[in-house]
Amino acid sequence: MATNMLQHITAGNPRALVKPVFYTTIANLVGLLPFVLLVEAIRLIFVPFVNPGTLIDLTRLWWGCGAMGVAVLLLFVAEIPAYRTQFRGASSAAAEGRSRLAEHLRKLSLGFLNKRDPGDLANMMMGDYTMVEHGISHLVPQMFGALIMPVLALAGLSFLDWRMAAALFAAFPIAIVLVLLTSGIQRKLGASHMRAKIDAGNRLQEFLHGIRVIKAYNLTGERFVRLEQSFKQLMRHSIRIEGMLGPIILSAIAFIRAGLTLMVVVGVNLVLGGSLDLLTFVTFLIIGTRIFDPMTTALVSYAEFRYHEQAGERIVDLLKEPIMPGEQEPPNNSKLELHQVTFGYLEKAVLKDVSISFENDAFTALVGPSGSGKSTILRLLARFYDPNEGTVRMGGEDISKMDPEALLRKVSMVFQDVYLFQDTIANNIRFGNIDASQQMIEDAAKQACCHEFIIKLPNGYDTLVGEGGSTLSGGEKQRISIARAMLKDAPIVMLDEATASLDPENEEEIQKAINRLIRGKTVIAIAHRLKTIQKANRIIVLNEGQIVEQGRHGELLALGGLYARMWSLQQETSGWGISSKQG
Ligand SMILES: Nc1ncnc2c1ncn2[C@@H]1O[C@H](COP(=O)(O)OP(=O)(O)OP(=O)(O)O)[C@@H](O)[C@H]1O
Repeated sequence: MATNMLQHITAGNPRALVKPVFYTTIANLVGLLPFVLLVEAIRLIFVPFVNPGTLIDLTRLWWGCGAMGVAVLLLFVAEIPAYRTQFRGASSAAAEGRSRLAEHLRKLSLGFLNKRDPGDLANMMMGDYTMVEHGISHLVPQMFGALIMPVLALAGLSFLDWRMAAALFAAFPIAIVLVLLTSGIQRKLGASHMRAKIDAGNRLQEFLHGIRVIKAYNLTGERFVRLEQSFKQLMRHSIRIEGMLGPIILSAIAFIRAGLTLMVVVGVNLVLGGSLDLLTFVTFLIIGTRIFDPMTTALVSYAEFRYHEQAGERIVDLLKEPIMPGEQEPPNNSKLELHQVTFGYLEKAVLKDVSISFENDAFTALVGPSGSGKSTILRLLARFYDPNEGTVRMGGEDISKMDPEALLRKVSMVFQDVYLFQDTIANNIRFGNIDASQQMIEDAAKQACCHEFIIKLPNGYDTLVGEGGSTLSGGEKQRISIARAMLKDAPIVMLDEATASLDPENEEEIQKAINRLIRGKTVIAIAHRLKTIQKANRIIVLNEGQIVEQGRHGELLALGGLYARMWSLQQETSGWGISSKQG
């Protein structure tokens, strides 16, 4: 159980505790020296009062004072590595842990990630790791350190007088049992507090992401109320957790104090009865009052520890989530196939027993009504998901046995919804090939028809792009993503409605860029506007997750089926426009 607790509080990296705990323990042991010397000094001063006629041993007292000075210096020296390892160790463990978690998230299937709230994951990455950091830097070393003094004091004092030692520590086990017994309540409260925190984080993220829609539709009141409610809920949980834990900790502290009182009562009785000398009684009084603080610290740290442990446990659980399996390198032949594939994101099947083979170096287009499963096919081919039934194959081999990252190296994707990172334009293009030189980046940009607009920007290729590419137009972002794909130069290109929703000028530029990108590649393209795929080698028509027609443009028109209907509908609507003339 203790191993589990240490695993959790460190988010699966208990080795991060070794140095902080070791050096803090050393510092705490050195910290006992001035205290021991103080006890000795007081005993020396009290000798004439206990044994009338004897003098204070001044030489010993002066030596003691000198030793105390040295001990204070030693303590300072011992605290330096303790301090350094606590903070450095915790910060680097959190930084490494965050990277490890990010790497793990990247390797998880999209199916798993879709089920998790992005706010929950963001909170885990930042908030939970901050708690883990605090656990490593403060809570665990503090708890260990704080326990040293009472444990050593118990051993030393029992040697001096076991009756007094028993009285002093009698209530300590009760305090510990109280804290341990209530740890179940602490866990429950901690979990609901955590949920409220995640919910507030999600609401805040939703509010910030949707701020344009909120302004445009004047939803300020309604959305703000949701946000406000989640903050209030969090406040209620915070008050509840403090309200419940406070009395428990205070009661535990009261028990420790009671031990001190009991010791005084027992001591007075023993002194009056003549079975305890005054010097020993004074020693107990000094030590008794000094160990009260560390014992309290250890208890408070433990209660806090239990709360922070839950944050680490959430991370450990997520790290246990299995990543997409597969280690095989993809074959040289990159011909893709869906073989009797059935797939659904949830229970309902989105693709039903679909078989398609995508010929090498051919242009295959996927068309069909909205929701017919076109994008799902691309996601399965890129192995964002594995099918429920059937296989997806590359070069005749099952891709579920292949390393997902190696597989993706063979694929360039251009989506309609382009995401650019908050970085320079050059670096955004460089994602296609991180080793690319500036010249290669510019060549790719020229090919993708975006060099001209980039050099007109204030800092050219070094211009920073806002998060998600918010400082660029849709067409500009699209061309940058094509330059990225160009630089990657993968044998398979997947296009998802790359030219939809663009103005004619942008569309022409992008079409030009795409034509260069797909030259000599295996292309799989989704298109809503059928005129862009008239020259495709094969057009697959999907409806409700099944292939209903396939062939070349002319063949499909001749069939007079779904494709022909979609075509004539688009021919009719292509002349539509918004007119300002009234009936
Ligand atoms: N992540 C998801 N979770 C659950 N259902 C999903 C998810 N993505 C898509 N779907 C559902 O799967 C079905 C097929 O979606 P898909 O995106 O493949 O269709 P599409 O043909 O590409 O549609 P469109 O042309 O509108 O983009 C739809 O009913 C959609 O609601």
